[in-house]
Amino acid sequence: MHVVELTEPGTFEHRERQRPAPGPNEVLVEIRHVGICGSDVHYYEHGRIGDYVVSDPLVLGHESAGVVAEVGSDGSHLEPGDRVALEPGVPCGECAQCRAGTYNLCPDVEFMATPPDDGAFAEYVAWDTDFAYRLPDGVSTRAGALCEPLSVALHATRRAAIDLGETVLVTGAGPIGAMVLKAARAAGAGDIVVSDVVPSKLERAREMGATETVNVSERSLEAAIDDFTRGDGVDVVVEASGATPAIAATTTVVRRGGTVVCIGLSGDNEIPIATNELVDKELDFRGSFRFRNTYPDAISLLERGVIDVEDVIDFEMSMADLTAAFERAQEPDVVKGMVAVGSE
Ligand SMILES: NC(=O)c1ccc[n+]([C@@H]2O[C@H](COP(=O)([O-])OP(=O)(O)OC[C@H]3O[C@@H](n4cnc5c(N)ncnc54)[C@H](O)[C@@H]3O)[C@@H](O)[C@H]2O)c1
Ligand SMILES: C[C@@H](O)[C@H](N)C(=O)O
Repeated sequence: MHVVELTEPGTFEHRERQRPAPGPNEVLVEIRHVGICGSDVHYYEHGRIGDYVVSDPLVLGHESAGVVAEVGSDGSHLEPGDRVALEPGVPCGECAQCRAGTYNLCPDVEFMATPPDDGAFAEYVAWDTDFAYRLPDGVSTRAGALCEPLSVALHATRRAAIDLGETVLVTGAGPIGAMVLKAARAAGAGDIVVSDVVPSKLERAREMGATETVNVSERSLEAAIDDFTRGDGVDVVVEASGATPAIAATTTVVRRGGTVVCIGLSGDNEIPIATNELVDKELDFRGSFRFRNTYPDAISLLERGVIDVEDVIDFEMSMADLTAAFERAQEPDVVKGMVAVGSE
């Protein structure tokens, strides 16, 4: 089968590999669509993310969907021909976190496209049947692939426990911020303010349902939120930029008794946070890491048309043009690039 390997930073090589046979509890999936995530681009550019270093050729891509080609010997809830979205992290199932149900925190998770585990820029992937979810007729594999970033947003929205009518600030209008905006809207948020530094992304956020946008390269976030909420602060902040100033501002722009959920990962591991504000305002300040038990809900939201992900996608290119797709994905206006591995 055909795969694309990242062999060194900035270099993809198209190679042939043995088509995998599904293990007893696996399905073999013919991949159709894979979204390009910021972490794929980071590995492509730098060959590492923190301690995760690409030392052997690595297949990138963890936002994937395709068609079941074969079922392993133990059988499956799926049949050949079923279209599926693949949840990219398969946890060990045995550790304390897995037993507690917080399987997104499993220290031994195998996560696609994270060294040493290969991802989905490949014709076929053999994957645990429990982490392959059937897509209904109305949901394409192109949309199904985006169950992954949508899942990041659904998990963060749950961590934020957004209540009906609450005012939410989403910092960052990249793919994760856009998905959070959609998830917060679906969760019944009232006003949703989105901040970014790229005007076209803020325009897109308005088209996707943001009530107000703030270009923080022109105006301070603190002043804008102060004006918008008449000094009260927002009920909930979901930080989805990873930008140090945005993270540092979260405790100031949230109201007393409000909630901050951080998704974004900063290049600075340590950021000054006004800890007295945490206490004095009695804030809930929480992290949100990947997702758990979100795929069925993501698929249901797509099927019922509650959330549309098509408007997040800027372009679709074929896997034959993966280098060009990764170069284009880095343009500042681009929110999401999609790669077609086969045709639906
Ligand atoms: N916690 C998790 O499980 C998880 C999962 C996926 C991504 N992430 C992280 O979430 C963040 C967002 O992911 P993404 O793929 O959307 O990234 P992205 O880089 O595509 O988007 C970030 C956006 O933030 C904007 N931005 C830059 N400075 C800003 C500022 N000061 N205020 C507001 N916006 C600003 C950028 O212009 C960009 O549009 C990244 O840090 C990523 O590493 C975390
Ligand atoms: C969750 C996923 O999208 C993220 N890029 C990660 O590797 O954790």
